[in-house]
Amino acid sequence: MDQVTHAIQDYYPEDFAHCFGCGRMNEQGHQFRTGWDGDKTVTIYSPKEKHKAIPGFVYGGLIASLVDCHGTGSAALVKHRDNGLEPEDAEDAPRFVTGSLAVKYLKPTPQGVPLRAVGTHEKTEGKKITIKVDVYAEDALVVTGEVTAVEMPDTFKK
Ligand SMILES: CCCCCCCC(=O)SCCNC(=O)CCNC(=O)[C@H](O)C(C)(C)COP(=O)(O)OP(=O)(O)OC[C@H]1O[C@@H](n2cnc3c(N)ncnc32)[C@H](O)[C@@H]1OP(=O)(O)O
Repeated sequence: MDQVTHAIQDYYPEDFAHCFGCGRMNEQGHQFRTGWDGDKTVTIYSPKEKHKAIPGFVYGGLIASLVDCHGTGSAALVKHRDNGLEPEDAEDAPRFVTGSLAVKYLKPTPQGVPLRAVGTHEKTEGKKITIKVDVYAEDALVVTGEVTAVEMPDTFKK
C-alpha cells in the first residue's frame, strides 16, 4: 500500500477540517490522511526538506505531529467501524481530540524517504480510545508512540 485511498479526514465536516496536522483545508498544514489497511490503520507522509532537525534527519516534533493525528484519525476510524461504517459510507465522520500523547524516538529518522505510521487499536473505554503507533522509515522502526484520543466534546464547537 503506497497511499491511503479513503481517509477519515476527507469526511470531517468543514468546520473540523482545519487542523494543522490533518486538516484537508489547511493549506499551510501537513494534511495527514489516515485510513484502514486491514485491521491496522496507516498514514503515509513524506517530510519536506524544511522539516529537518540536523541535515539528513527529520525533526522530532514533526514526527510527534504525525503520531498525534494518526492516533486521533485512527480512533475515529475505530469508532466508525464499531458503528458498522467505513470512511466512504458516511458524509460525517466521528471526531476525536488528543487526551494524551507519548512518543519514543528509537533511531534517527532519515530524510528523503516516506514515513509510514501504523496504528493498532489497543482499547476502548467509554469515550476514550487508545491507539499504539509504530512509525517506519522504509523498513526501519524509528519511533513508537501511544495516543489516548477522547471523543470531541461540544466545547470545541465555536
Ligand atoms: C476532527 C479534527 C481534529 C483533529 C485533532 C488533532 C489532534 C489535536 O491536536 S486535538 C487538540 C489537542 N487536544 C486538546 O486540546 C484536548 C484538550 N482537552 C480537553 O478538551 C478535555 O480534557 C478532553 C476532551 C480530553 C476530555 O474532556 P471531557 O470529555 O470533558 O472529559 P471527561 O468527560 O472528564 O473524560 C472523558 C474520559 O476521558 C478521560 N480523559 C480525560 N482527559 C484525559 C487525558 N488527558 N488523557 C487520558 N484520558 C483522559 C477521562 O478520564 C474520562 O475517562 P472515563 O470515561 O474512563 O472516565
